[in-house]
Amino acid sequence: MRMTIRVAVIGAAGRMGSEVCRAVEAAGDLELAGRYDVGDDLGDLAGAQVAVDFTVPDATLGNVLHAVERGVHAVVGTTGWSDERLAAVGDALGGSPATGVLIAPNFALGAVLTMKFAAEAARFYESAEVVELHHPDKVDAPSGTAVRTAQLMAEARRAAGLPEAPDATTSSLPGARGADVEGVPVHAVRLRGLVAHEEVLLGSVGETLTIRHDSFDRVSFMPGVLIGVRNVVGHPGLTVGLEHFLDL
Ligand SMILES: NC(=O)C1=CN([C@@H]2O[C@H](COP(=O)(O)OP(=O)(O)OC[C@H]3O[C@@H](n4cnc5c(N)ncnc54)[C@H](O)[C@@H]3O)[C@@H](O)[C@H]2O)C=CC1
Ligand SMILES: O=C(O)C1=N[C@H](C(=O)O)C[C@H](O)C1
Repeated sequence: MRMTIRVAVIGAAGRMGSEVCRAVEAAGDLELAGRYDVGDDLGDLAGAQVAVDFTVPDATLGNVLHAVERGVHAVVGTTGWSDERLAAVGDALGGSPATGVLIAPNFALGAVLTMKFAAEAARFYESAEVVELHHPDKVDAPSGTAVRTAQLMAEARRAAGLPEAPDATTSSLPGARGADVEGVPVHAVRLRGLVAHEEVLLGSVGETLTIRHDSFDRVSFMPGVLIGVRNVVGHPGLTVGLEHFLDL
């Protein structure tokens, strides 16, 4: 029989945090130990074994370090992670080697698969671009998922020795060709009515391939978050990306 895992949620009043609280409460093998939001003292995180963080890029590193210093595992969905910030988590884990931290730009299983398929396909096409589409209350652009997708595609293109994608543009309005993520243009749409969507566009002479994922509801992220919570306790150290807990 599986032991009950005690979970604290940071950012609990937010769109994702409140959904995570409901998912944890509904899971028979998990117990919601504490809910924290802006201004709350995290203290001992209510004695939780795992802290789940869905807050804001400026707060998430501090929250993760707070957890790691107390030996509390962390599952993090907040975006905005740089190599320097990831290194700071790695350093902290050096002082707490039994603790695990999972940081994932997207917990929707279809989004994880989209990243994998995009990386797989990227080397076969001359042109590659990413379009992400989100609700207008999102504070960061482009999305963490789109940045990660573009990085994986760029890595695959480099490894295959592909040249820069063709683009004859010599005159444009600022932003018209999107953000340049390692040579892959990433375009961000903000539209009321949307939740979280991504399109990967690949093209060669005479054909295109489109890979699209849609999260129509934030419940779509919950199976992945719960997989993270259940697995992070057995995976000490830093794991970036849910794919590592999915045998992908
Ligand atoms: N990895 C994934 O699958 C997903 C990641 N996200 C990311 O999660 C983050 C949160 O997204 P939403 O829930 O939509 O935002 P939100 O704005 O609805 O919620 C954020 C919550 O964090 C709280 N907060 C801010 N600073 C805090 C602090 N220092 N301590 C504790 N709480 C604090 C806010 O008061 C708010 O309640 C964003 O970075 C978003 O991109 C969102 C959806 C899925
Ligand atoms: O803010 C959101 O909503 C989302 N954020 C994540 C991201 O930036 O990639 C994941 C998903 O796209 C939803």
